[in-house]
Amino acid sequence: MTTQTLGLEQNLYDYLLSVSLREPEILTQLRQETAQYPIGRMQIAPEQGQFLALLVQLLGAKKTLDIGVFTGYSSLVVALALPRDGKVVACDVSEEFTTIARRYWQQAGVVDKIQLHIAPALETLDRLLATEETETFDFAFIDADKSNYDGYYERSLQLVRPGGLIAIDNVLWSGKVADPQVQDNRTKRIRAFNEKLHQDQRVSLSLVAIADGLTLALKK
Ligand SMILES: C[S@@+](CC[C@H](N)C(=O)[O-])C[C@H]1O[C@@H](n2cnc3c(N)ncnc32)[C@H](O)[C@@H]1O
Repeated sequence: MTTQTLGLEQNLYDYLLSVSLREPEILTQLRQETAQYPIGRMQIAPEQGQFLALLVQLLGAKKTLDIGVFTGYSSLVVALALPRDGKVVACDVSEEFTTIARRYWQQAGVVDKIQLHIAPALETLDRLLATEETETFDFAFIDADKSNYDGYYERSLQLVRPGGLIAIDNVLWSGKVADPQVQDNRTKRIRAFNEKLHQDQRVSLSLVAIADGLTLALKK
């Protein structure tokens, strides 16, 4: 079973998938392998991956950022949607997870499109900014540790071009953001982040209720 879109009844979710999901076999295999790990739920949902691919096509993107790789689904789905000369700069701290990712990228024939950086993502993004890659990216997907979301967002905003898109995952945080009883630090950080983006006039905004909540911020 896949991570279900928040608040959607199982039968409606199954229907949605049955009439819209066009998941390539390689992504299905990656999803099945990842589901065997206890933390497999960190993976994005397949319809969300397909949505990211559509956004990338819509933007005519060539150069993208993937912040939080895990076993490689988001990097792979985006790489498959990019043109031959497209590039994904992928950031993660885990050799273990990204070894699985690399195996699938290789099998899918897109490993040359994906440049993996094993380091804290803030450091990688700062290096990109220092090497004059400011406003050269078309798309960024933020899905790493929630404590650094604001830092990832601010750096991504500098790295994407005007008209470029930043997609931020897990902004509904399993519904905890809307429950006043929940006051742990991570939930409070996500609430503060959502409130900040609501007011941020540097971007056009939409919070899409897909999977665990996906905010789209289009740089003006
Ligand atoms: C939710 S998972 C990403 C899921 C992935 N987008 C996918 O499609 O399957 C979060 C990832 O962020 C990574 N991560 C955690 N802290 C990080 C940091 N400071 N810098 C870079 N990556 C980090 C974790 O190792 C983990 O693989």
